[in-house]
Amino acid sequence: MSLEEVSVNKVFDGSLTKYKFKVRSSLFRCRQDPHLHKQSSALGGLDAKFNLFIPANAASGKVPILFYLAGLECTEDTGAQKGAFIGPAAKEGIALLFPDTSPRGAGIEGEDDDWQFGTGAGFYLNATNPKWSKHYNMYTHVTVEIPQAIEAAGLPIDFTRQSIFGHSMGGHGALTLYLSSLLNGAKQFRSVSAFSPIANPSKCPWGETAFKGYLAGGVAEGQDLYDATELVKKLPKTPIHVLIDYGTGDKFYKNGQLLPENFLKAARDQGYDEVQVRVRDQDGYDHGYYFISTFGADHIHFHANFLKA
Ligand SMILES: N[C@@H](CCC(=O)N[C@@H](CSC=O)C(=O)NCC(=O)O)C(=O)O
Repeated sequence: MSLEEVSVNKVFDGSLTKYKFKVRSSLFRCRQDPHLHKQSSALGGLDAKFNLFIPANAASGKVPILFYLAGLECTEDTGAQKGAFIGPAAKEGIALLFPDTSPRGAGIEGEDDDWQFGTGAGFYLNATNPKWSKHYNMYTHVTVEIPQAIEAAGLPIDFTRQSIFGHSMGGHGALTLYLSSLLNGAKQFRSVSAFSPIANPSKCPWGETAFKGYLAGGVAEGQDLYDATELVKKLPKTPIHVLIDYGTGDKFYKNGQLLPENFLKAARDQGYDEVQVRVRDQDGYDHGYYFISTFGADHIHFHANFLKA
């Protein structure tokens, strides 16, 4: 793969660069094994975009990186433009990575019919339903492909210091990528935080739709592999660092799409206290970016504790 610069903007003394992630066809031709073929391109050969903020202090040495995963209908621009994360990250000397939320232009029938599924709704999983599995592998795209591309490009990022946060579907992504990387021993991320996450997707309409569509094993497979509330129950008492904020005025919370209380109960039952798992109900806030930007700096500072330790 290779990176092409699409745009560069100076911001808070650092730079926000939009990259196009391009998959080279030679990678496909030299791989005969279908499994390896899939691994060499999680999005089935489609190009993808992401934004990367690099703070000014990267001029004097590699900096830690915080991934931000956005929600349904969003793109790589949403968090960068509306989250108010960049100023606090610049002050802390932390890079920010903003991936897209799904593959674009896979050409799968029905892909663009519903804002809650398909384009803009990749759910940060690896699809196993053959209809979607060639292209819809955002889990591997975010955890492996983008970091490899950034490293290969020689950008000043220290990948021994990574953390992750996200919103709604992206909050689900952040929690599940963090927890599954603890469970599989990779320990890719030092800390996780989420705004209004879909915290128990196998028990809510958004998650059920995604799991039934993308996964050959349906909701049961999703519950096993991609449900934060189920994953936290499997942790072998390993130390964790989790912060969650949600708004009590959030219509999706009220409609039962988020279920943060289920995650909190599972974490407490597993023995995690308020220091390791903090879930805050923020009075009167809704689901949108006015809420997120109000608490954005808090989340950056939370991650800085671990990224700069
Ligand atoms: N069109 C939808 C609303 C879509 C929406 O609210 N998307 C959220 C994420 S929801 C969970 O993942 C979002 O972040 N939107 C971007 C924004 O700028 O607010 C509807 O009809 O309700």
